Amino acid sequence: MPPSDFKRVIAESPYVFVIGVAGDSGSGKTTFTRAIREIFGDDLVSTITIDDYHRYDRQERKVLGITPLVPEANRFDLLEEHLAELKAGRTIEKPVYNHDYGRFDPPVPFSPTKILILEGLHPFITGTLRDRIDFKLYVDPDPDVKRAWKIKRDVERRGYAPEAVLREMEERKPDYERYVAPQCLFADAVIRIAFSKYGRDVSEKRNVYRVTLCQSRLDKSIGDVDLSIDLFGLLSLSERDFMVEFTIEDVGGEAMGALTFDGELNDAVARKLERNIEIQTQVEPIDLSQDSDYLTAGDMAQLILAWRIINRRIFIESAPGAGGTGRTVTGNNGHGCGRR
Ligand SMILES: Nc1ncnc2c1ncn2[C@@H]1O[C@H](COP(=O)(O)OP(=O)(O)O)[C@@H](O)[C@H]1O
Ligand SMILES: O=C(COP(=O)(O)O)[C@H](O)[C@H](O)COP(=O)(O)O
Repeated sequence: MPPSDFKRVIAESPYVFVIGVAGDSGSGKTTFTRAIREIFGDDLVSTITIDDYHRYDRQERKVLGITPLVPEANRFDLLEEHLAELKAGRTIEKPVYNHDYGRFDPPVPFSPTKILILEGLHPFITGTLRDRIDFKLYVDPDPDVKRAWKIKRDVERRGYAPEAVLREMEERKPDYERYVAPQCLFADAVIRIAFSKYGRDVSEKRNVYRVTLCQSRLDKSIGDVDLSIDLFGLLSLSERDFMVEFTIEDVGGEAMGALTFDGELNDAVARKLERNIEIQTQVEPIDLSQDSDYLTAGDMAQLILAWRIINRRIFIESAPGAGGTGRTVTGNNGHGCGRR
């Protein structure tokens, strides 16, 4: 397929490509998902949050003394059914969980787009869900980053008191470790996020984090990113600190290739990089640094992930029935996977 036809091919193909994004509450799933939507465009991408498939509302969970992380507190059977319908291109009546009130709103009709993102606490919990997801991503911020993000979001947007958020995080920890974290073993890619090595205030004031993209080395369906750039030339043009590092990371007992970015690239450098990826992917306009003069390490990781996703999508088009490869899990949840 000529790359220039890429967007048209996706739009005209009947294939509904499902991206699963897993991680704890407040780990950045929704934020990442929004960035992917911006890259591909709203006409191609829609999102389902698995929170909508809770079985119990907030009050019922309180009475039962369970957290939403326990599998029984969710309707995965309905989610599996709905995912099959959506992959077949059919409209579903999707339940709606309203975080403002902790209750369910009436279901709404939901029709699939050609790229469907399924994000939440448990997208990889059952074999059926895993089989229906074409690209699996696990978002795994350091505990201190997650704590800061979750407090900010739950206080500002969901009306909780900071102490209540912290208490709840402690209460949910055993269920997170038991039911959510092990799913990172199934991920095609894991994003790890830490405060910047240039200082926590750089993270908090300028949104600059140290972001590591771990990718299965065995995944033959994904080509290498040919950035075709003179990295040294780019970095020497940069006005702020920026670093790139390549290491091998242990993710749940498997060696994964890990690409780490930290810092910021200024506008001119970012434009060159974005243009280069646009030319290769024909996904336009790629403009992640639109609100600022700098492209952060996180933006850079998102661009590369988008490129990986495009590669997987192209692979499916050229080899039908080859979707949903994922990693073959052989071990238990060893160290380095879904950190506490
Ligand atoms: N990449 C990021 N950079 C900076 N802040 C982030 C990022 N991702 C998440 N956050 C912060 O964390 C909060 C929670 O993120 P969110 O995406 O809502 O998490 P989730 O969907 O996993 O519960 C956001 O409101 C935002 O303040
Ligand atoms: O764990 C989560 C998922 O949240 P996220 O969207 O952060 O991944 C929430 O606690 C439940 O959905 C219940 O919501 P509430 O606590 O509002 O009743």
